[in-house]
Amino acid sequence: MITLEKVQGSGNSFFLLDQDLLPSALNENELSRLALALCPRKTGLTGGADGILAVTASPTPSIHVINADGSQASMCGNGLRTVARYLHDHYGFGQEGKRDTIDGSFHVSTLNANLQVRSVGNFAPGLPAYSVEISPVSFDSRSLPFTNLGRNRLINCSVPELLPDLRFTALSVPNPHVVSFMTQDQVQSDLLSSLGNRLNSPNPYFPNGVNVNFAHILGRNTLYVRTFERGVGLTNACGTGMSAASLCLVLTHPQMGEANQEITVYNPGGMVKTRVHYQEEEGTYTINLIGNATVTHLIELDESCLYHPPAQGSDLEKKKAKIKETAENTAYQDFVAKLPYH
Ligand SMILES: N[C@@H](CCC[C@H](N)C(=O)O)C(=O)O
Repeated sequence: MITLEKVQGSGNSFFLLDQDLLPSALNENELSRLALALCPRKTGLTGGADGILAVTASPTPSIHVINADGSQASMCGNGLRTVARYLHDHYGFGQEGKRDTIDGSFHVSTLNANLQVRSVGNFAPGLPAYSVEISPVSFDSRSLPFTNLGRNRLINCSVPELLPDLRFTALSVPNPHVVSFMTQDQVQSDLLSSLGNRLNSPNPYFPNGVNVNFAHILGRNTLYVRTFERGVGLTNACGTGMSAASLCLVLTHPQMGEANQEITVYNPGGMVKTRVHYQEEEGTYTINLIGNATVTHLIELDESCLYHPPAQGSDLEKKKAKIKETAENTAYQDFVAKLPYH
């Protein structure tokens, strides 16, 4: 038997699989098949999820992110916080003898980068919180990639090929994002799904798809962000998307957003904090993403179900999986209910 955790960061939910508990780690095809079985909202396990986080602790901590549609992603900000918590709680990372710095941070390797993470106490009563580094950042068209838009960088540009009346910034952090600032009504409109679907189907501009973020500036250092995620669709929140939007705020609306200051980002699933840093010597940006890392379910199942999942993950609920809901989700709902926006 193996325990799979269901976790969420700002309502962005995942199945967290510890590959070190298995006799042999699941390969990419097996992880992809597992995501297709467990993640669908209607037929998945415990109401599905936005993806799978495959974690290994040894020889060094690492994470593989699989989107709900089985595709691989280079990074997941909300997911990385929950992985940091898992490595801290189950393997002692960040604790005495297993920390890189005095503040208890340690590193987790992702597809493209080795990123610093650390526990930052509670976000709200009963809600452990983690801070994770979001980097490297690039505005170069090749890093997303995008093409056929007549430029190598899009920074707060009008791009009629995407939508006529909005301005867009395209950046990788390192997974690909476009960010646009607009009114709250536009953020809540169907435009997000229609553009998200268009740019994540075969299209001449973003051949590998792109995460689409619609943002509204609520006040100084305060944003509301809604995201259509590549490989998933509309999600409650996207950590890299909110980090990308925070950087865009600082760069393109400097009177409303400051570097090195806490930025509050509300989203349909809750709220996170970000901080944008500029490294003058290298001319680079990094972002810190801070928010809840919540365990919602503990799912005990036979490991054979992971190698050979049923077509519908919900079938596991009938007899093969023992599912225990934690009390943490109630604490999270209490926290969200008190937020001024969500
Ligand atoms: N939810 C994530 C991003 C997950 C990956 C994304 N869908 C992609 O394909 O790039 C986050 O919190 O950052």
